[in-house]
Amino acid sequence: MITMKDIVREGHPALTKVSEEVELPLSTANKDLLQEMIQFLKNSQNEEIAKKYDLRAGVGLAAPQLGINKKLMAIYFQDENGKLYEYGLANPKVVSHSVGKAYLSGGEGCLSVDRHVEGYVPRHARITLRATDMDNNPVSLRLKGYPSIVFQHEVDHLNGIMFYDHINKDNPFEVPENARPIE
Ligand SMILES: Cc1nc(NNC(=O)[C@H](CC2CCCC2)CN(O)CO)c(F)c(N2CCN3CCOC[C@@H]3C2)n1
Ligand code: NI
Repeated sequence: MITMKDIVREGHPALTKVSEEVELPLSTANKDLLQEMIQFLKNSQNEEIAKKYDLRAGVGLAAPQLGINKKLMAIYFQDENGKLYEYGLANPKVVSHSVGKAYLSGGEGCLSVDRHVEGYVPRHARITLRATDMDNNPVSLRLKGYPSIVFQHEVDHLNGIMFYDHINKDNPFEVPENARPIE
């Protein structure tokens, strides 16, 4: 099972590399890896298991955070309406996005960053993301609000981008032009 010792921390070269696309159809190894990544997220959100294995809670995880520079990412959370987002995705790509921006009002963190970095992380408010799922089916997701932010954080990891790269150095809490806060 994946635990925190498997997650590389800032300074590790895997986090700032552009990862490679994976061959399709997904190999058994890559399918198993996506499954393990989803299981880590489920474990991290289970109070007992998280306590037992000292897991930090996560709603998304990208393969580079395991030192694996492949375009693989896992998502697991429920949105405010209780809709479940459970995905293991290969070669995700933001194919279109809104002009408008959005940001989490509480800022962002990262399982690969062992420090608090304050400030708003401006992202596209709405995106259309294309990828291949664990069953080798093409997926096209239109995302907004909290889900849109989570997916963008993970896709960034596959391109070697950390959340703090988006924070305004001079004024971390500057609200970007036509951006909306997401609670
Ligand atoms: C927002 C949030 N970020 C948590 N952690 N950070 C992460 O997931 C990092 C990725 C997120 C950081 C900002 C956007 C994406 C991991 N990253 O580094 C991967 O690249 C949470 F854990 C969390 N939630 C809310 C839902 N809750 C359900 C019940 O269980 C606890 C869980 C806590 N919300
Ligand atoms: Ni992260």
